[in-house]
Amino acid sequence: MEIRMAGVSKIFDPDIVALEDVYLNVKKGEFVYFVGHTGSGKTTLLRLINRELIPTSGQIMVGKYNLRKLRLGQLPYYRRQIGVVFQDFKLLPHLNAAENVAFVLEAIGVPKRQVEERVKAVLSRLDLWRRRFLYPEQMSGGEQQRLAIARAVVNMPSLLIADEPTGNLDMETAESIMEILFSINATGTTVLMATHNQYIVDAFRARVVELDRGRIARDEPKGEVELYGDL
Ligand SMILES: Nc1ncnc2c1ncn2[C@@H]1O[C@H](COP(=O)(O)OP(=O)(O)OP(=O)(O)O)[C@@H](O)[C@H]1O
Repeated sequence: MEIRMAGVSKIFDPDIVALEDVYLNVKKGEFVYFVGHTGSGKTTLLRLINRELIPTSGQIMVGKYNLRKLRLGQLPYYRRQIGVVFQDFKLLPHLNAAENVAFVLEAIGVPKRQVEERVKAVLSRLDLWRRRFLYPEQMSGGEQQRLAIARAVVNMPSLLIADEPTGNLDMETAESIMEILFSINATGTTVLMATHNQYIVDAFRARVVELDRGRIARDEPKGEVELYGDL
């Protein structure tokens, strides 16, 4: 989905300026990294696009949706087009791997037979089919992250939002996660990813938007930008 942000600011009570006057256009099918110091506004920007937050001022268009005007009743339809992956996975601990993915489809009324087919397809693609009966706590960090991605993409979203998806993973596992994200992007899904990982940004080239105290400090199509923070 195409994203257009114009003059977007987000101020948290009482006066924490998380984003200030952000103008950003992302084309359908782009892969964009969001980088910058801790507290620079990366997560806030992603949460605004996911419509978890409403901007204090400015406009956000995602596809045909004007997020400021989106009615509560439209929110589930909007969210169905978005997959979200978090650093801490947010998997459901009492459900096994297959059930964690199936849950998403059942919640939107996909028929049982189709649920089974789609769960099998996505778990196979992410090399988790043999682990389908495991519960999250029985899985390694990399497996849990792959499961979180499986859950985010099973509904074939047009937009994938990933906040530090390689955060707690070793380098090899992080690379395999990046390969998965780029292969999803290659199918036409727009991917927005917040990261501190300089190595990943250098190794997997894409557009890099750098935030600095809530403002866009740099926007580099080829991704040549110095990062900060932990590796
Ligand atoms: N719900 C909230 N209430 C108050 N302040 C908030 C809230 N969410 C974020 N902030 C503040 O907004 C600023 C930007 O935070 P944000 O989480 O977007 O940064 P970030 O770039 O994602 O940081 P990190 O790299 O550490 O995840 C910070 O000063 C933060 O304290």
